[in-house]
Amino acid sequence: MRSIQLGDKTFELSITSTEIQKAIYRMADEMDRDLKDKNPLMICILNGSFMFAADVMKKFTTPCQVSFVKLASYQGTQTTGQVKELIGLTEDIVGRTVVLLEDIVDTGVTIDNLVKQLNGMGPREVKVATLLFKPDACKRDVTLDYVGLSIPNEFIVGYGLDYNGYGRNLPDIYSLVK
Ligand SMILES: O=P(O)(O)OC[C@H]1O[C@H](OP(=O)(O)OP(=O)(O)O)[C@H](O)[C@@H]1O
Ligand SMILES: Nc1nc2[nH]cnc2c(=O)[nH]1
Repeated sequence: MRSIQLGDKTFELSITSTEIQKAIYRMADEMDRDLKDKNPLMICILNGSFMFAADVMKKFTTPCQVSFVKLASYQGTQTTGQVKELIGLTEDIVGRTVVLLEDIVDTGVTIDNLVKQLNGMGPREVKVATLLFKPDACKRDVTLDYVGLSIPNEFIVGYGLDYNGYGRNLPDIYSLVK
């Protein structure tokens, strides 16, 4: 499908599932190399990263624990700029290597706040793995340890990313036609 309609918006194919899986293989290799013997706690940031987390975890061979937290800041296609509290973290992260699994770093506000919240809980280190990164949109000085693909500053859907809740189940990624 070259183009799709979600509600009032049209989106065109931007990144194929083959390209996504290739990037994920590379990220899992890099993470295996760095995290061996670190007993990492992998934290999937819901909702958007459910597909990325599932795919990257299937390729990651290092013994680890996987947990899920929630934190949402977007409505429609514009950021609200408001970052909500982290909910759902039940593990004690003191002294642990924590790896955040994000679908996208856009303005960087979400990940910057999350890293700060987690660093306040006494971990050994907090690393960030994001499938997608918009360098031209990022307003925060965040360290991204593993990046799948750098993309232009366009609103995208698919592979976990939504427009008003729709599009998350698409295996490919589509960008908004203006
Ligand atoms: O870098 P930023 O500009 O802060 O944007 C990135 C955040 O936006 C998306 O989440 P969203 O708030 O849309 O919630 P969702 O994961 O439930 O879709 C995405 O999953 C990131 O967490
Ligand atoms: N669906 C979607 N959510 C986002 N959250 C931050 N950036 C984006 C984006 O481009 N698309």
